[in-house]
This record gives sequence, C-alpha cells and structure tokens, in this order.
Amino acid sequence: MPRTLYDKLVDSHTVQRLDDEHVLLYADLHIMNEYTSPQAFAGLRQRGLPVRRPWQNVAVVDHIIPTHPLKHRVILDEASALQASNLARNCELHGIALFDTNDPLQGIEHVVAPELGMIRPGMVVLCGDSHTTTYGAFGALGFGIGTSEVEHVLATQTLVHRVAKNMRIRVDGQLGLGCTAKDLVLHIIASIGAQGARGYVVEFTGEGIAALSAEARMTICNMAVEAGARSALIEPDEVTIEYVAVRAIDMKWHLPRAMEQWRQLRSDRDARFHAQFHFDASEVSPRVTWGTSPDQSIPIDQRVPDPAAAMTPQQRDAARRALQYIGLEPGASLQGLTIDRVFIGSCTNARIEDLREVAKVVRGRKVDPRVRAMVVPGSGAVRDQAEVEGIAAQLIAAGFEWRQPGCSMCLAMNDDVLRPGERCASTTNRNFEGRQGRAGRTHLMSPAMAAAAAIHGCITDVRRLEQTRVQ
Ligand SMILES: CC(C)[C@H](C(=O)O)[C@@H](O)C(=O)O
Ligand code: SF4
Repeated sequence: MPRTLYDKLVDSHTVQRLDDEHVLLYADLHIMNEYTSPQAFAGLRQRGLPVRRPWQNVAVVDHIIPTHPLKHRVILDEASALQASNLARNCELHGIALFDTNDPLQGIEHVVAPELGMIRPGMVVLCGDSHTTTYGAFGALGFGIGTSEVEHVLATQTLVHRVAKNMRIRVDGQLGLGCTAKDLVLHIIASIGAQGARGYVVEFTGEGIAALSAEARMTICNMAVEAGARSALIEPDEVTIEYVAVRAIDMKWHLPRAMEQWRQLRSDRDARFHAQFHFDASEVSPRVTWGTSPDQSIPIDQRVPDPAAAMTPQQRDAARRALQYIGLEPGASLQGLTIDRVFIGSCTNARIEDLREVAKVVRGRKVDPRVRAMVVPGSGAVRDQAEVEGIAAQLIAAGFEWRQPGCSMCLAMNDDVLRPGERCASTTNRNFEGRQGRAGRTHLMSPAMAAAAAIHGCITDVRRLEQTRVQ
C-alpha cells in the first residue's frame, strides 16, 4: 500500500504496535529545556531509574533566561535560577549534554539543534515544547510532548504515540517581493483556522515550498502547530541535504550513504491523505494579526474584519473579545497603527536569514524615537554571525537594542515583557492574551514588516518602504 512520509517514519521507528491507535515510537533525539524537564527528572529519581540513552538527549536553557546585553548572565529571579541550576545538576548527574546559561552556543532549543546539525532527515525528535514541529523542515518528525512523556522518554528513549491522520498542503507559485515564509504560514493558518490541522501531521509540498531556504521552511513548520497540527513535514531535497551535511560534522565517512537514504524519504506518489489544501504563494501579501489568535491575520492592505460577519456565534464572540483586548474597531486599518515596542526574535524568526532581512530594511534608517525595539538573536551562533557580518553594528546604530539569545519577549517568562497596554510588532508565533506581558498587545508579522514598523513607529507595508528607498 502506498504510504506517506509520515507513515514511513512511524513505521521505521515503531518498536511495538500497542493497539489500533497507538505505537511505541523510538526517538532518535530528545531535546529538553529548563521549563518542562524538572518534574520528569524528579520522577526518574523517585523510581530509581537511569536515563536509558543519555547521548541521545540534549538540553538547553532558553525560556527563563535574561537577555540583557552583558556577556555574563546571572538569573536574578529565584524560581528561574532554580530551574536552570536543577537542569545543570540533572544533566551532570545523567551525563546529558547541556547548553547552559553562559555557553557561547546557548540559544533557543529549536534554533540551536538544527544549526548544530543535530536534526537530520528521517529522524524522530521529541521535546517538551510545542514548537518541536519545526524539524519537519528537514524531513524529521518532531513532536512536542508533556512533562510525564519527557520522563518516559528519558527512561526508555521511546514515546507512546497516537497515530495521526495525514494532511497535505500544497503551495504552488512563488512569493512576491516583500513577502516571506512568515506571511505564507500566517496566510495558511488564517485560511484553515487555529484548529484546522488538529489531529493531523501536515506535509507541506509544492514549488512554493521547494523554493524556500531551509531556514524559511523552519518558519513554516514551526507555526504548523498554530493550526493545531501534531507535526509537520517537508520532504528532504538538495536544499535540506546541503544544510544538514555541512553541519552534521560528526557523520564523516557515512555521510554519503546517509545522503542517499535522505534522498529516498518522500511520500509515495499514490499515498492517501485524509485532507488536502492548495494555496498559491503569489497571492500572499505581507500579513499582520489583528486579534489574539494566530489565525486572526489579514493582508496589510485589508481592514480589520467585523465580528458580525463571523460564521458562528462562538467565532463572533471570540472576534469581539479579541478586538476589545487588542483595542481595535471593526473596519480599522492596521496601516498607520502606532506601536510602542518591536520584538525581533523567537524560534520562528531569529535565525541569521531573518536578521539579514531586518538589516536590509533598516539600512540607512533609524528606529522611530517613540519606539523601543529589541533584536534577540536565536542563538549565540546567530549572534556571532550577525556581528561578523556587520548586521549587529548596523542595527545598534539604527537604535535597536542588541541582546543575548533566548526566548525573551516571545513569552512573558523572563525579564523581557510588555507593560500593560503596550502594543508590539512581533516576529513571534503566538499573540494570545498576556503572551508578551499582562494586557500587552501583540501583532504577529514577518521580520521585514517588524523592521519597517520600528522605523515608522507604526505598522506599515514593507513594500512601500522598499519603493521609497533612495539607492
Ligand atoms: C513553555 C513551553 C512549554 C511552551 C511550548 O510548549 O511551546 C512555549 O515554548 C511556548 O512557545 O508557548
Ligand atoms: S521562542 Fe517562543 S515559541 Fe519558541 S520555544 Fe521559546 S517561548 Fe516557545
């Protein structure tokens, strides 16, 4: 029977079929953070269990870490400091590699693992974090798991996996000038809904996906979870293979054989998908969210929808509440909406290509003096690279704060938070109520759009800015 790439990866990792719906799945790699691992280690200790395969585990401190520009970071918040020191102790005890607070390669887990070549096509990767879907960019099956599952994985290197349904999202055409993978994925989520891919593993395919860089593909797969997807996949191609091959420095002599196998990883031509969607990348415009769910976005040149036009009473109430929270009226234009803060960061958009996009927009311009704008690189390696390329100096000269890596203002779990009522142009993936700080107002957009907002002091169409540039 023809199989999808997801079916094949499940089959190749199934240790045992448990019942009609569940399999015991082998994990090639398990990634941990300080936030969802402490209880898991405590559970192991209570049961007197060792970690089954320490060398297939890796840990990163990212969510609670301060990002102030000082080179040496000290976590002042007591509870957060305890989470970090617990992780360090547990990793030491069990022989697990850790990117600790002041490690030069520390960063956000979903930025660090791929850039260091840990994620390879065909792998199953688990992590106690919902954005583990990111690894689909490499044809690796990534699942976000809960703390009790983290404990199970530590003890057995396996996961009880409820088999998902297959969805295919085909993207034809190419993105236009000023439009990015972020706009494409916001467009897709707005169309299928925040629950549109619930229960599915989504395979993204088509020429619009093939044209994207490995980093842009990560942005797409990262946000698949915002449509409710269990996981995401993109079949590996030469773009993927090249990205991985130069980074997987430990593979040496068996790399050519691995590359041959990676090239075979694809859905069979007649494979059956339970649901399919088609999109045209050339119809995508730069998008901005107007509400408090990632599916509430519009093209920058359209107006905020009227909740009265919503399909169901629940959607109507949700849209009304969202507008009230965000402080917008139906029919309002997002263009020209004044912002207080700009946040360029997160596992969605804080890689080197994102920062290059920002630098392109910012070149020769200054941040509006009424705006506080922060750039938080996704990792120490991204930060170093941006410094080498002169991007950091350029952003600092333009008036951006250049910070240390971490999750930062993606979620209010560290020192970087919005003040109540502050409005933020953000390159992150979630705009929930309070996500960036109590009563903070988040507008999700691409790095280029966030950079344009920083310069204008309001939300603006980056394509206009491009046109007015004096070369
Ligand atoms: C804190 C963590 C468990 C959470 C996640 O699972 O994604 C966070 O990273 C987020 O982005 O909301
Ligand atoms: S950067 Fe944001 S989305 Fe990514 S892992 Fe951290 S908190 Fe979650």
